[in-house]
Amino acid sequence: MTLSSKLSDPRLFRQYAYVDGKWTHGEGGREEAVFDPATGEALGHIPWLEAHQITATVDAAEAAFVHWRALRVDERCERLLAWYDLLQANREDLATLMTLEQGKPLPDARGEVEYGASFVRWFAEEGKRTFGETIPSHIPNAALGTIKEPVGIAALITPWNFPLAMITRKAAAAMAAGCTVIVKPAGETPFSALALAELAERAGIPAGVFNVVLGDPPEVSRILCAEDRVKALSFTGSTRVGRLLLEQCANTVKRVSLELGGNAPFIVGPDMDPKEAAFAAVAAKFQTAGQDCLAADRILVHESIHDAFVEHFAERMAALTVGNGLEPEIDLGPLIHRQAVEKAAAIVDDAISKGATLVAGDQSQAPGENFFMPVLLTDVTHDMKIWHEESFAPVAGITAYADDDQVIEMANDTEYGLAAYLYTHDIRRIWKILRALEFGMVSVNSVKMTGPPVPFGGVKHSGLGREGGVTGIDEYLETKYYCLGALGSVSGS
Ligand SMILES: NC(=O)c1ccc[n+]([C@@H]2O[C@H](COP(=O)([O-])OP(=O)(O)OC[C@H]3O[C@@H](n4cnc5c(N)ncnc54)[C@H](O)[C@@H]3O)[C@@H](O)[C@H]2O)c1
Ligand SMILES: N[C@@H](CC=O)C(=O)O
Repeated sequence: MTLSSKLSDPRLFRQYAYVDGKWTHGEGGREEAVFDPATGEALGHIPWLEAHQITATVDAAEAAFVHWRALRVDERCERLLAWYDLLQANREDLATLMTLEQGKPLPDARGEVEYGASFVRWFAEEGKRTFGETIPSHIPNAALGTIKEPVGIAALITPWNFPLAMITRKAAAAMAAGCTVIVKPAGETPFSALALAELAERAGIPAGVFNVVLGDPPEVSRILCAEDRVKALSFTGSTRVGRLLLEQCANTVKRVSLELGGNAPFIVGPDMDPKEAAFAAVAAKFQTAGQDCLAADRILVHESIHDAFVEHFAERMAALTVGNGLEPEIDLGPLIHRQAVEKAAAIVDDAISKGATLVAGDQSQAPGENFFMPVLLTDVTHDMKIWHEESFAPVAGITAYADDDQVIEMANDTEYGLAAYLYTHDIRRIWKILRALEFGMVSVNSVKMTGPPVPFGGVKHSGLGREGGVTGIDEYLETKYYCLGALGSVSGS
């Protein structure tokens, strides 16, 4: 059965790049297959564009910028709202596409479509509130103020783990600000991005405003970073690639936003009910099979409740189902590819060889070669890979701690600083630990922390800038200061 036959609207499945409002093949004839990670079957093919085609995309985005920025802001925002409506109306097909190419269970994919769409609505509204300021003048007979203007063309490079929402969180903000965008999705998950392009066109977003380019990742990124006409780069992905792109943007002094890796601590205070905290930790660890920048990677439990916590965690983890995300009642789909499985196995082996205890996790039960059964390790320590590396896999590591000062030190003992979880009801402990944590986001007694109103982002090597919230649009706006002199009548008024 072909992929398009699984969709109620087969035109959402596109195997071309989308440039200047046209479905575009690669002029060099290079193509790459895209695989279903659950079955290993090829879902389709995508073209790799040639270098001059990437440059032609910049030409198109440059031409479209002139008209898009000149539209009245409410006209731009109406089109974004039409895009939002289409995302909602096509939720089921978008979710099916996502599960097929990414592997996440269908209910999670539906959740991501909702989540991704919510950013489009949010920025359609925020676009109308890009206010400048009036500045009381210190210059005689002058009026001073600021105007917000779009930066220009924005290049958006995105990962495979959230193939739709990581695009809309950037693209909607940029487009609401008046920018045109060039999206380079991950090669593993291009079809969600191309479906977004199809729906953008139907929503009346003009040619050249939303473009999707496909190709060799280092080559495409190098061209976009070196292009002086591209004024902003927003990247979500690994810290390794983020560093590379930051360097590549130096020559053209671009605006750079980076949403990079995480290595979230999950801290459990001594006052917590161990069962409640363990169930929350399982939810925070295993979403998207652990392939989430917010995944609880280091679970730090007060020594007084450690053993009970481990017991409840293991019990809850044992109930998780692993399988093809298109089947009902599946909690964990496959990992994205075989290398991810190998990396997960290496992290587990490393931990065990250095003294961690394997409580549960039998890989002989894996239902296919890209699947990894959930693993629980205890006695995890600082010298193990699992402590320092983002595992991006369903591997949970638990460690006991003695007091608040020790757990703060342990939690901050990482180059990453994206998100942290804290479970305790002691308000003094909450305030002390919350303030001491070196992370961009701290969630207290809640697994869910994200959404459109939230300034999402990290500190340290987890990134630069914030997405979403009231400041997310600022990544795509310049502040122009003006001084209107020789007015005669305004001084002192
Ligand atoms: N902070 C956040 O908001 C957030 C959200 C989602 C994912 N992530 C992070 O993303 C990572 C997982 O995603 P991934 O494996 O797709 O990341 P990745 O860095 O390998 O790839 C991200 C994007 O960069 C491209 N790319 C890969 N190698 C490149 C190179 N050498 N030069 C230029 N571009 C290149 C890829 O094709 C993809 O489009 C994890 O580290 C995760 O934490 C962060
Ligand atoms: N879950 C994150 C994406 C990280 O991988 C989000 O909500 O943005």
